[in-house]
Amino acid sequence: MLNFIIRIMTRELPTTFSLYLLPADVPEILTRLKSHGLNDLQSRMFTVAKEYFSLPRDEKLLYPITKQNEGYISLGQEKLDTATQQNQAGPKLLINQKECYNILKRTTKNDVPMVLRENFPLLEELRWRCYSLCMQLLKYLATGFEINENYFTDNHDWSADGGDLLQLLHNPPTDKTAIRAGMHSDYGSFTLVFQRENESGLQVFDHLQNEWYNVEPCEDMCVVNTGDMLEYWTNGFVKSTIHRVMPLINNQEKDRYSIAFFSIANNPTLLTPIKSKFLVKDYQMYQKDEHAKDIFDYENRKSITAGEHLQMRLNRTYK
Ligand SMILES: O=C(O)CCC(=O)C(=O)O
Ligand SMILES: [Fe+2]
Repeated sequence: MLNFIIRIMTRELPTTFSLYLLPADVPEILTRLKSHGLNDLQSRMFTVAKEYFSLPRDEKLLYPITKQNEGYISLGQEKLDTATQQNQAGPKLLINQKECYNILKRTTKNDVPMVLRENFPLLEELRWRCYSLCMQLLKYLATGFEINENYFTDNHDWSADGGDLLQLLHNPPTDKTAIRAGMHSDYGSFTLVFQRENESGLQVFDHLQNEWYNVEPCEDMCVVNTGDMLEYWTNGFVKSTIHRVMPLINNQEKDRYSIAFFSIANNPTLLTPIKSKFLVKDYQMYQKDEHAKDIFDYENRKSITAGEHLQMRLNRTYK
């Protein structure tokens, strides 16, 4: 499915960046963005993130995650893969061995701990540049589907209420039975993920082959995940990328850092399927996706709003 998006998106891409598929033999499942222009910003942000995560736990807990999804998430606090966690988690299985700091678009200098406050201009710039990149991608996507090119971006208005999120992540050293981030899909439209060299562990799931693929960090590139909102908007034609983070043999004893930006539609946006000639009228064709079934009321075809979807996913994550 993704290769369709890439095809239609690359048609319109300017020469300043290009989209790559990897691994080359499974072009359906993964998109990377090259020459995104954020190398310097993201590498400076990693330095700040390392400094932040090395603070004593008590200090980090002074800014705990809020209902609005802002602040510090401690190890194991998130429940990403609820099914596995309930069914397979033995007492020794450590899940979601990651800690995060969430920065919303509304987050101001006064809302964050000192280390982040001192570096707030950097944080603001990265947040804005990531958002702008996602908006560009959404325009290409709309163009590709031959709908109004502003259709998606109008529903991602930076000044309106919505959950856009910059997330700093840290996986501490662990043993090989632990899971660094359980299998999940992201909640929004596009997600950008920045990884550091030699800090692999991210894996994406290929529905067709029923297999996981390692997403090795690539210099000068970030990973682009499609999220649930694109799945709704395209009636399941675009699949929300299923992914996880595992400790790999060569790095389980090492720290791993990553940065993610989640673009998320404005709260009141109705996630009704777009009217594109590329999407069949017959809903049946795309309804069979297990993941979408879980998050969509197919019975009544009642459209959900972006805010409702986000709240539902967050409620499950922090239950
Ligand atoms: O750490 C990563 O590479 C990805 C993390 C992730 O999937 C998430 O936070 O949603
Ligand atoms: Fe994710």
